[in-house]
Amino acid sequence: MADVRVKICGLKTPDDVAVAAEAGAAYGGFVFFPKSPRHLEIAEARALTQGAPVGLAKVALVVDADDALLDALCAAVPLDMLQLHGRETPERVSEVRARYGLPVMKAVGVGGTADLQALDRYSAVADQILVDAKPPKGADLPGGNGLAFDWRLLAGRRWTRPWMLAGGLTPEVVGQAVELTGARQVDVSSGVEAARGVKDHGLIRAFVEAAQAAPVPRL
Ligand SMILES: O=C(O)c1ccccc1NCC(=O)[C@H](O)[C@H](O)COP(=O)(O)O
Repeated sequence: MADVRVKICGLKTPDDVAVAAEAGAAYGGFVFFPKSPRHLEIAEARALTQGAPVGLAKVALVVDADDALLDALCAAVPLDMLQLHGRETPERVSEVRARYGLPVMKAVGVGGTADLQALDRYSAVADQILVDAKPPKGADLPGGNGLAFDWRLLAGRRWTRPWMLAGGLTPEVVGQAVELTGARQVDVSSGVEAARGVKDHGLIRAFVEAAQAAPVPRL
């Protein structure tokens, strides 16, 4: 059975990138959102991604970005995927895919059954969907809050596109999350940090190991 694929989000230093790749992560996430403690300037991201091993897919995370930001980002940074983590409409997702020629992953916040329809809507237009916890009201960040949602909400749900589970995952719980949801891809940020915005390399290794050891059920 294939390993669960892991995305480590919010990489900020060359060592973060090297450790994520060595540990076996499939994706590295780079955050472009000034309010985030994980925010990178484009020049910083360029340097980090240029030195990244080829096996690590480089994902730029943006929130309601306009074309000017995306133009600058895509021109300067060698990217493999764009992650849209704001209130982008399905039409905007399609527009971004067409304009930049990169796969687009759309993040959808789940807090209850009412949010599940959005997953179906976005899976029709995005290359992947990121099934994340809905941020609490008034939160500064639309993601990366270290909060989980009730994974049982995903029971029996299937989408035509690849999807990734996120929200409050840690080395301790990722195995259970995979077992319950059947996720073949998982994403983590806070759960592998020593402090907000500071990655812990031991936790990155432990997370990838735990995720890859998790038995993915045939659902
Ligand atoms: O991580 C951030 O700072 C961030 C800022 C703005 C929008 C999204 C953000 N993170 C999104 C991610 O992909 C996180 O990895 C995902 O939400 C899981 O985060 P966590 O619950 O902290 O593991």
